[in-house]
Amino acid sequence: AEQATPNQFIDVFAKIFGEHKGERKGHAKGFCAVGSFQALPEAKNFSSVFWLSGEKVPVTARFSMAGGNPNAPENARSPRGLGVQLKSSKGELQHFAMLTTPVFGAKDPENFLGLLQTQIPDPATGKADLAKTQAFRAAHPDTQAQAEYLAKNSPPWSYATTSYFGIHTFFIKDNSGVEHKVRWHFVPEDGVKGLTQAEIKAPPTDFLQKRLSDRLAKGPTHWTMQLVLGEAGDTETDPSVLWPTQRTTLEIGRLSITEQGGEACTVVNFDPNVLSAGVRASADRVLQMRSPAYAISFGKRLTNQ
Ligand code: HEM
Repeated sequence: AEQATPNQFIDVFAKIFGEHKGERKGHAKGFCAVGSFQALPEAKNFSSVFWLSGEKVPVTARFSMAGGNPNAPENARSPRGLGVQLKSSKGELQHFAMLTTPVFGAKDPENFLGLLQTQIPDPATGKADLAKTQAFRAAHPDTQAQAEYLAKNSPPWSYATTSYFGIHTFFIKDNSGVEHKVRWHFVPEDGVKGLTQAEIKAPPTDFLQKRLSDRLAKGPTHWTMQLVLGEAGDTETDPSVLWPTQRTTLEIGRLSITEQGGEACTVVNFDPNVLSAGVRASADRVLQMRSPAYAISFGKRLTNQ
């Protein structure tokens, strides 16, 4: 089959969600936040990448709802996103652009595109045909794990009460020059709390920004960054497959969010391939597709298209 192109994603988002000039074509609904990241003292014994040194690094972040709908219902069983940009005093950058699901919706760009194409509304009815999506999932088992996770786990009660997963595999160079195959995720110190069944079924309201601002009025909110160490045979390229749960996991640092709102993230393109020295992307083709797709979306947003 033909390889998917970044423009096909921009087109399919417009067909599913409509044209929204000047908005992100994915994760259209969201807001900025700022804070800091600080590695735990032991982290510098592991690696000398700048954000593991133990220095407090300023963070620009954005919390978001997946999808290109700027008015997405906040009780939807869909992923939430967190984009994080770490910037050292010397200007070195590291991005994390994560979801609240531990796996992605497809193993490769072609299956993700195919899945999205089943969600284009029929011009006659204005509605997507759920049977098409179900048939696609049945024929492409890699598109089932994320859907199952979303069906089993309630959407977050607050952006502060959910984990965020990097999903893709990266490589981090340790102090002896050896690369480690890793996946990272951020676990909330406030604990994981989902919406109740009643909240999921109720008419949608906008509560996510308010709940975070109420929480931050009491002080910063924190996540522990965990690095999962992959072993031989753990997939490096398939973001729809979880690694076995018994993998060695290092607590490596702490993300703090201190303020929400404002415009600090407006100028940021949370391209997940912005990686600091000592960190390398895997050959995951979904990860690789994200840079060109985000660049097109970023350019359109900046030019009000
Ligand atoms: C081929 C697969 C994917 C495509 C085509 C895609 C597409 C997009 C696009 C077009 C945007 C808007 C970018 C911008 O205007 O700044 C976006 C945002 C985002 N995506 Fe993806 N995405 C993909 C996979 C993923 C995956 C695997 C993750 C998480 C692991 C993810 C997490 C996010 C987040 C957190 C944002 C919001 C960034 C922000 O707040 O500015 N995406 N995506």
